[in-house]
Amino acid sequence: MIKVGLTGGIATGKSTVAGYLRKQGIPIIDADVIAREVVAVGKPALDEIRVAFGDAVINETGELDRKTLGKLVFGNRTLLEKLNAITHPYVYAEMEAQAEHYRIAGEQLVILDLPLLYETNNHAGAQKVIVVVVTEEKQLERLMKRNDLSLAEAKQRVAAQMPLAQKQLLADFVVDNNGPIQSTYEQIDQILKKLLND
Ligand SMILES: CC(C)(COP(=O)(O)OP(=O)(O)OC[C@H]1O[C@@H](n2cnc3c(N)ncnc32)[C@H](O)[C@@H]1O)[C@@H](O)C(=O)NCCC(=O)NCCS
Ligand SMILES: Nc1ncnc2c1ncn2[C@@H]1O[C@H](COP(=O)(O)OP(=O)(O)OP(=O)(O)O)[C@@H](O)[C@H]1O
Repeated sequence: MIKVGLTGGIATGKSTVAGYLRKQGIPIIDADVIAREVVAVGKPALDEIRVAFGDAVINETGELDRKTLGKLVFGNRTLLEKLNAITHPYVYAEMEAQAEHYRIAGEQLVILDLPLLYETNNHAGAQKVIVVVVTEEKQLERLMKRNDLSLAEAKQRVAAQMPLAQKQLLADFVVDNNGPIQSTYEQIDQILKKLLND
Protein backbone atom coordinates (compact mmCIF):
# COMPACT_ATOMS: atom_id res chain seq x y z
CA MET A 1 0.00 0.00 0.00
CA ILE A 2 1.30 3.43 -0.91
CA LYS A 3 0.74 6.34 1.49
CA VAL A 4 0.17 9.56 -0.43
CA GLY A 5 0.36 12.82 1.50
CA LEU A 6 -2.08 15.60 0.61
CA THR A 7 -0.96 18.97 1.88
CA GLY A 8 -0.82 22.66 1.05
CA GLY A 9 -1.43 25.82 3.02
CA ILE A 10 -4.38 26.72 5.18
CA ALA A 11 -7.49 27.07 2.97
CA THR A 12 -5.70 26.20 -0.29
CA GLY A 13 -8.18 23.37 -1.00
CA LYS A 14 -6.98 20.11 0.60
CA SER A 15 -10.43 19.17 1.93
CA THR A 16 -11.98 19.97 -1.44
CA VAL A 17 -9.48 17.67 -3.16
CA ALA A 18 -9.87 15.01 -0.46
CA GLY A 19 -13.65 15.08 -0.91
CA TYR A 20 -13.20 14.38 -4.62
CA LEU A 21 -10.77 11.52 -3.97
CA ARG A 22 -13.15 10.03 -1.40
CA LYS A 23 -15.88 9.98 -4.04
CA GLN A 24 -13.56 7.89 -6.22
CA GLY A 25 -13.48 5.35 -3.39
CA ILE A 26 -10.01 6.22 -2.13
CA PRO A 27 -9.57 6.02 1.64
CA ILE A 28 -8.68 9.30 3.32
CA ILE A 29 -7.03 9.74 6.70
CA ASP A 30 -7.87 13.29 7.75
CA ALA A 31 -5.49 14.85 10.30
CA ASP A 32 -7.80 17.81 11.01
CA VAL A 33 -10.68 15.45 11.88
CA ILE A 34 -8.41 13.32 14.06
CA ALA A 35 -7.01 16.47 15.72
CA ARG A 36 -10.59 17.30 16.77
CA GLU A 37 -11.29 13.77 18.02
CA VAL A 38 -8.20 13.61 20.23
CA VAL A 39 -9.29 16.72 22.15
CA ALA A 40 -12.89 15.56 22.74
CA VAL A 41 -14.26 15.64 26.28
CA GLY A 42 -12.75 12.85 28.36
CA LYS A 43 -9.65 12.45 26.18
CA PRO A 44 -6.24 12.90 27.88
CA ALA A 45 -5.14 15.64 25.44
CA LEU A 46 -7.96 17.91 26.64
CA ASP A 47 -6.77 17.67 30.25
CA GLU A 48 -3.21 18.36 29.15
CA ILE A 49 -4.40 21.45 27.27
CA ARG A 50 -6.33 22.66 30.32
CA VAL A 51 -3.23 22.31 32.47
CA ALA A 52 -1.00 24.07 29.91
CA PHE A 53 -3.37 26.89 28.81
CA GLY A 54 -5.78 27.33 31.72
CA ASP A 55 -9.56 27.21 32.08
CA ALA A 56 -10.03 30.11 29.64
CA VAL A 57 -9.69 27.70 26.70
CA ILE A 58 -12.46 25.40 27.99
CA ASN A 59 -16.09 26.45 27.51
CA GLU A 60 -19.09 25.97 29.86
CA THR A 61 -19.87 22.52 28.48
CA GLY A 62 -16.33 21.35 29.23
CA GLU A 63 -15.34 21.31 25.56
CA LEU A 64 -12.31 22.94 24.00
CA ASP A 65 -13.00 26.57 23.05
CA ARG A 66 -11.34 26.37 19.63
CA LYS A 67 -11.83 30.05 18.82
CA THR A 68 -10.10 31.24 22.00
CA LEU A 69 -7.28 28.72 21.69
CA GLY A 70 -6.83 29.57 17.99
CA LYS A 71 -6.52 33.29 18.83
CA LEU A 72 -3.90 32.47 21.44
CA VAL A 73 -1.69 30.08 19.49
CA PHE A 74 -1.74 31.47 15.95
CA GLY A 75 -0.21 34.72 17.19
CA ASN A 76 2.46 33.10 19.34
CA ARG A 77 4.89 30.50 18.06
CA THR A 78 5.89 29.29 21.55
CA LEU A 79 2.28 28.60 22.48
CA LEU A 80 1.63 26.96 19.11
CA GLU A 81 4.56 24.62 19.69
CA LYS A 82 3.26 23.89 23.17
CA LEU A 83 -0.11 22.89 21.70
CA ASN A 84 1.52 20.82 18.95
CA ALA A 85 3.63 18.97 21.52
CA ILE A 86 0.43 17.92 23.29
CA THR A 87 -1.75 17.02 20.31
CA HIS A 88 0.63 15.71 17.64
CA PRO A 89 1.67 12.43 19.31
CA TYR A 90 -2.03 11.48 19.64
CA VAL A 91 -2.78 12.59 16.07
CA TYR A 92 0.10 10.60 14.57
CA ALA A 93 -0.67 7.47 16.59
CA GLU A 94 -4.26 7.52 15.32
CA MET A 95 -3.15 8.18 11.73
CA GLU A 96 -0.83 5.19 11.93
CA ALA A 97 -3.61 2.98 13.35
CA GLN A 98 -5.96 3.97 10.53
CA ALA A 99 -3.27 3.35 7.90
CA GLU A 100 -2.69 -0.09 9.36
CA HIS A 101 -6.41 -0.81 9.17
CA TYR A 102 -6.47 0.06 5.45
CA ARG A 103 -3.31 -1.94 4.79
CA ILE A 104 -4.86 -5.04 6.36
CA ALA A 105 -8.03 -4.42 4.33
CA GLY A 106 -5.87 -4.73 1.19
CA GLU A 107 -6.08 -1.11 -0.02
CA GLN A 108 -3.61 -0.15 -2.76
CA LEU A 109 -3.43 3.53 -1.87
CA VAL A 110 -4.37 5.71 1.08
CA ILE A 111 -4.40 9.52 1.28
CA LEU A 112 -3.00 11.29 4.34
CA ASP A 113 -4.74 14.67 4.42
CA LEU A 114 -2.25 16.51 6.56
CA PRO A 115 -1.78 20.30 6.56
CA LEU A 116 1.45 20.12 8.54
CA LEU A 117 3.09 17.30 6.59
CA TYR A 118 6.29 19.23 5.85
CA GLU A 119 6.31 21.24 9.09
CA THR A 120 6.46 17.93 10.97
CA ASN A 121 9.15 16.47 8.68
CA ASN A 122 6.84 13.94 7.04
CA HIS A 123 6.54 12.09 10.31
CA ALA A 124 3.49 10.26 8.92
CA GLY A 125 5.72 8.57 6.33
CA ALA A 126 4.09 9.61 3.04
CA GLN A 127 5.91 8.06 0.08
CA LYS A 128 4.57 10.61 -2.41
CA VAL A 129 3.21 14.08 -1.70
CA ILE A 130 0.56 16.17 -3.48
CA VAL A 131 0.64 19.90 -2.66
CA VAL A 132 -2.44 22.01 -3.38
CA VAL A 133 -1.54 25.62 -4.17
CA VAL A 134 -3.30 28.93 -4.77
CA THR A 135 -2.00 32.49 -4.90
CA GLU A 136 -1.63 34.18 -1.52
CA GLU A 137 -4.40 36.59 -2.49
CA LYS A 138 -6.86 33.72 -3.13
CA GLN A 139 -5.72 31.91 0.00
CA LEU A 140 -6.43 34.92 2.22
CA GLU A 141 -9.72 35.63 0.47
CA ARG A 142 -10.99 32.03 0.89
CA LEU A 143 -9.71 31.81 4.46
CA MET A 144 -11.34 35.06 5.58
CA LYS A 145 -14.63 33.96 4.02
CA ARG A 146 -14.61 30.37 5.33
CA ASN A 147 -13.48 31.11 8.91
CA ASP A 148 -14.94 34.60 9.20
CA LEU A 149 -11.56 36.15 9.99
CA SER A 150 -10.13 39.63 9.55
CA LEU A 151 -7.27 40.11 7.07
CA ALA A 152 -4.80 40.40 9.97
CA GLU A 153 -6.02 37.15 11.56
CA ALA A 154 -5.91 35.34 8.23
CA LYS A 155 -2.35 36.56 7.63
CA GLN A 156 -1.33 35.32 11.08
CA ARG A 157 -2.64 31.83 10.32
CA VAL A 158 -0.85 31.71 6.98
CA ALA A 159 2.36 32.82 8.70
CA ALA A 160 2.06 29.95 11.23
CA GLN A 161 2.87 27.49 8.42
CA MET A 162 5.82 26.85 6.10
CA PRO A 163 5.57 29.16 3.06
CA LEU A 164 3.52 27.56 0.29
CA ALA A 165 6.26 28.25 -2.29
CA GLN A 166 8.64 26.11 -0.23
CA LYS A 167 6.12 23.24 -0.01
CA GLN A 168 5.60 23.46 -3.76
CA LEU A 169 9.33 22.92 -4.31
CA LEU A 170 9.28 19.79 -2.13
CA ALA A 171 6.18 18.28 -3.78
CA ASP A 172 6.00 15.24 -6.06
CA PHE A 173 2.77 16.60 -7.57
CA VAL A 174 1.41 20.15 -7.54
CA VAL A 175 -2.29 20.92 -7.95
CA ASP A 176 -3.13 24.47 -9.01
CA ASN A 177 -6.46 25.26 -7.32
CA ASN A 178 -6.77 28.89 -8.48
CA GLY A 179 -9.20 28.08 -11.24
CA PRO A 180 -12.66 26.52 -11.36
CA ILE A 181 -13.05 23.35 -9.33
CA GLN A 182 -13.45 21.24 -12.48
CA SER A 183 -9.90 22.09 -13.54
CA THR A 184 -8.66 20.95 -10.12
CA TYR A 185 -10.51 17.64 -10.47
CA GLU A 186 -8.93 17.07 -13.90
CA GLN A 187 -5.46 17.54 -12.41
CA ILE A 188 -6.30 15.03 -9.68
CA ASP A 189 -7.46 12.48 -12.28
CA GLN A 190 -4.08 12.73 -14.01
CA ILE A 191 -2.18 12.32 -10.73
CA LEU A 192 -4.28 9.32 -9.73
CA LYS A 193 -3.57 7.65 -13.04
CA LYS A 194 0.17 8.08 -12.48
CA LEU A 195 0.03 6.86 -8.88
CA LEU A 196 -2.02 3.79 -9.67
CA ASN A 197 0.13 2.80 -12.66
CA ASP A 198 3.46 3.10 -10.85
C1 LIG B 1 -5.75 25.81 17.34
C2 LIG B 1 -7.04 25.08 17.02
C3 LIG B 1 -7.82 24.75 18.28
C4 LIG B 1 -7.90 26.04 16.14
O1 LIG B 1 -9.06 25.36 15.75
P1 LIG B 1 -9.93 25.80 14.45
O2 LIG B 1 -11.21 25.06 14.58
O3 LIG B 1 -9.97 27.30 14.36
O4 LIG B 1 -9.10 25.31 13.19
P2 LIG B 1 -8.97 23.82 12.55
O5 LIG B 1 -8.53 22.84 13.58
O6 LIG B 1 -10.19 23.51 11.77
O7 LIG B 1 -7.72 24.00 11.56
C5 LIG B 1 -7.83 24.76 10.37
C6 LIG B 1 -6.49 24.84 9.70
O8 LIG B 1 -5.57 25.55 10.52
C7 LIG B 1 -4.27 25.10 10.27
N1 LIG B 1 -3.65 24.63 11.55
C8 LIG B 1 -4.23 23.90 12.53
N2 LIG B 1 -3.35 23.62 13.50
C9 LIG B 1 -2.19 24.18 13.13
C10 LIG B 1 -0.91 24.22 13.71
N3 LIG B 1 -0.67 23.59 14.88
N4 LIG B 1 0.08 24.89 13.05
C11 LIG B 1 -0.16 25.52 11.87
N5 LIG B 1 -1.37 25.50 11.26
C12 LIG B 1 -2.37 24.84 11.87
C13 LIG B 1 -4.41 23.92 9.29
O9 LIG B 1 -4.19 24.35 7.96
C14 LIG B 1 -5.84 23.49 9.45
O10 LIG B 1 -6.35 22.85 8.31
C15 LIG B 1 -6.76 23.77 16.23
O11 LIG B 1 -6.33 24.07 14.94
C16 LIG B 1 -5.77 22.82 16.90
O12 LIG B 1 -6.09 22.18 17.89
N6 LIG B 1 -4.53 22.72 16.34
C17 LIG B 1 -3.52 21.84 16.88
C18 LIG B 1 -3.63 20.47 16.27
C19 LIG B 1 -3.02 20.43 14.91
O13 LIG B 1 -1.82 20.60 14.72
N7 LIG B 1 -3.88 20.26 13.88
C20 LIG B 1 -3.44 20.20 12.51
C21 LIG B 1 -3.40 18.83 11.97
S1 LIG B 1 -2.19 17.82 12.72
N1 LIG C 1 -11.36 25.92 -6.93
C1 LIG C 1 -12.06 26.59 -6.01
N2 LIG C 1 -12.82 27.66 -6.34
C2 LIG C 1 -13.51 28.36 -5.41
N3 LIG C 1 -13.50 28.07 -4.08
C3 LIG C 1 -12.77 27.03 -3.68
C4 LIG C 1 -12.02 26.22 -4.61
N4 LIG C 1 -11.38 25.25 -3.90
C5 LIG C 1 -11.71 25.44 -2.60
N5 LIG C 1 -12.55 26.49 -2.46
C6 LIG C 1 -13.11 27.03 -1.19
O1 LIG C 1 -12.00 27.54 -0.45
C7 LIG C 1 -12.13 27.26 0.94
C8 LIG C 1 -10.89 26.46 1.40
O2 LIG C 1 -10.92 25.16 0.81
P1 LIG C 1 -10.70 23.86 1.73
O3 LIG C 1 -11.54 23.92 2.95
O4 LIG C 1 -10.82 22.67 0.84
O5 LIG C 1 -9.16 24.11 2.11
P2 LIG C 1 -8.17 23.29 3.04
O6 LIG C 1 -6.85 23.37 2.39
O7 LIG C 1 -8.72 21.95 3.34
O8 LIG C 1 -8.15 24.19 4.32
P3 LIG C 1 -7.65 23.90 5.84
O9 LIG C 1 -6.34 23.31 5.78
O10 LIG C 1 -7.61 25.26 6.40
O11 LIG C 1 -8.74 23.05 6.45
C9 LIG C 1 -13.43 26.48 1.12
O12 LIG C 1 -14.42 27.38 1.55
C10 LIG C 1 -13.72 25.93 -0.28
O13 LIG C 1 -15.09 25.77 -0.52
